[in-house]
Amino acid sequence: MARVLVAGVDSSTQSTKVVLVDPESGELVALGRASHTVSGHDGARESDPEQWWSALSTAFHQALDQARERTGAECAVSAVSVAGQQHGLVTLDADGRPVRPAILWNDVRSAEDAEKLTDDLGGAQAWTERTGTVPVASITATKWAWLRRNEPASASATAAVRLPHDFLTERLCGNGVTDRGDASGSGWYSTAQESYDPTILELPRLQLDPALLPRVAPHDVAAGEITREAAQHLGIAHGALVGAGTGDNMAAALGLGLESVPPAHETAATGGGSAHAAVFSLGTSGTVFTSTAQRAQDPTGMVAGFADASGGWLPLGCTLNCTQAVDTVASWLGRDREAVEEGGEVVMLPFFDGERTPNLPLASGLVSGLRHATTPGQILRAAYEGAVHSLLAALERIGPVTGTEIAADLPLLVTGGGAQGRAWVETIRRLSGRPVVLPRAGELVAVGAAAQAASLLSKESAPAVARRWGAADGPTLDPVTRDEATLRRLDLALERANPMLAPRS
Ligand SMILES: Nc1ncnc2c1ncn2[C@@H]1O[C@H](COP(=O)(O)OP(=O)(O)O)[C@@H](O)[C@H]1O
Ligand SMILES: O=C(CO)[C@@H](O)[C@H](O)COP(=O)(O)O
Repeated sequence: MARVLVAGVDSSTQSTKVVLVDPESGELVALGRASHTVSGHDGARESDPEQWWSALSTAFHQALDQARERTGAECAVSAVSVAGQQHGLVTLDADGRPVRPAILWNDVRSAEDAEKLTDDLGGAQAWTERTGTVPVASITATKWAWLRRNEPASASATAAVRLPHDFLTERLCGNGVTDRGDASGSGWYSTAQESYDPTILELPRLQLDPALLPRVAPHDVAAGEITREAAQHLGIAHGALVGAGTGDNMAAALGLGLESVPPAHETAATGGGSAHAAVFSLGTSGTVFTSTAQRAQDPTGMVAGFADASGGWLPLGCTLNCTQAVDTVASWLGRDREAVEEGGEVVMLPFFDGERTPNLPLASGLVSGLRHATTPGQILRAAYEGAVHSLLAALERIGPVTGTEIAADLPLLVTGGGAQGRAWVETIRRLSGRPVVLPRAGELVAVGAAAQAASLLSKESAPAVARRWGAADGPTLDPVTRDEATLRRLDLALERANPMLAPRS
């Protein structure tokens, strides 16, 4: 008899990962992976969505082969959900083919459009009241404004606008469906009203017909069933359920079992309750987030007031420069990424791709504190410190903008490719002074998507499925004394460098 499995997909910036999971035990039976390419320079970052579709097939076949080999049985995939990199602008023609490459979350060419859009609605506060977010250059709406201004022919040829995860979901089941989590990063979804915002869509800079957007489906029902053609593409039988999917950070929250339920004794009078844990995700982007009962509204734009994929809220800070920035510095220095050294007073603001947190889209990197005695290992360590410093600043802000208590001993769950690196983990421990948990399950985004798929079969909530699977379990590293001197140096460097990093020319 065939073994019943569920599939979770993480279509992220650098690669597609597919996990096949036993829906009962949570055993990770197989993992497939296929890389993507990102092209562009001078602020541009683009990928061909067709590449994601073929990577999905490659990774799926790899996982199925592995599952057959490991279990010695045929495997029947009964449900699949797709999580994807957030915010990317996918423009499709009437046949569902990309009009042009997708403009990714870390493409900063729309920085000027972002500023103008902010003003169009009366400022940052007006945006956060409606959407929970300030339209910084990562937000999809700014990319659509950029496209209309720079490539009007592409904009006119567009018959459907999608995010990366819902582009793939539609290829799987034929239905144009998204979810509130990923929609909340588009800039045109009102988290206050839980629907697309007509006032925003009608802004002269956007003029986007809502008929071009996917339907926002409830998170706990299927988007459809896999079509014959898609089933063939993946190598599975047709008829499997397809979940609504979500953004990659929302899926990681599902995989970690985070849910926005305020403890019974906490009421509106005490605000949004207390966070139980915060997540540090270390990939192309660095993200920090937690689950809260209150929607975040941060007019500084440092914390995005996203919705999550289980009915609550996911306040999130995101940097553009994380693992790749550190790897770049390591390769410049000709060192292994773990070869960091103590000592010295080097400060690095590794804003090589511009930056989103702080919002300096046109900035470049900056190093100070160099001496004759400075060693390459100290410079490398400064790259890690600069990347972690921005995420910690965002974490500090989550409390005030959500009315949620972020306790001094709040544990940090560290995930993403960087979580495998000792230097990353030790830098987070030293600069945060908090306990750090290293969930044993790798690929938490894909696992979260698999939990969403499994929840369609068992009718539990997806976080409840993931908790039953124990996906967040792993060793806890005790807190160490916070390295206040380094934090002060970084604060000061950022404050002094700001006027140099912010201007346009
Ligand atoms: N053993 C390791 N130690 C430190 N970093 C690692 C290790 N393995 C992978 N990485 C980092 O993980 C990153 C990829 O992480 P991932 O979460 O898959 O990224 P994304 O989701 O953006 O595609 C790479 O940029 C690489 O620097
Ligand atoms: O823009 C954000 C979050 O707002 C990024 O976190 C993207 O969702 C890309 O994620 P990775 O590919 O780096 O995992």
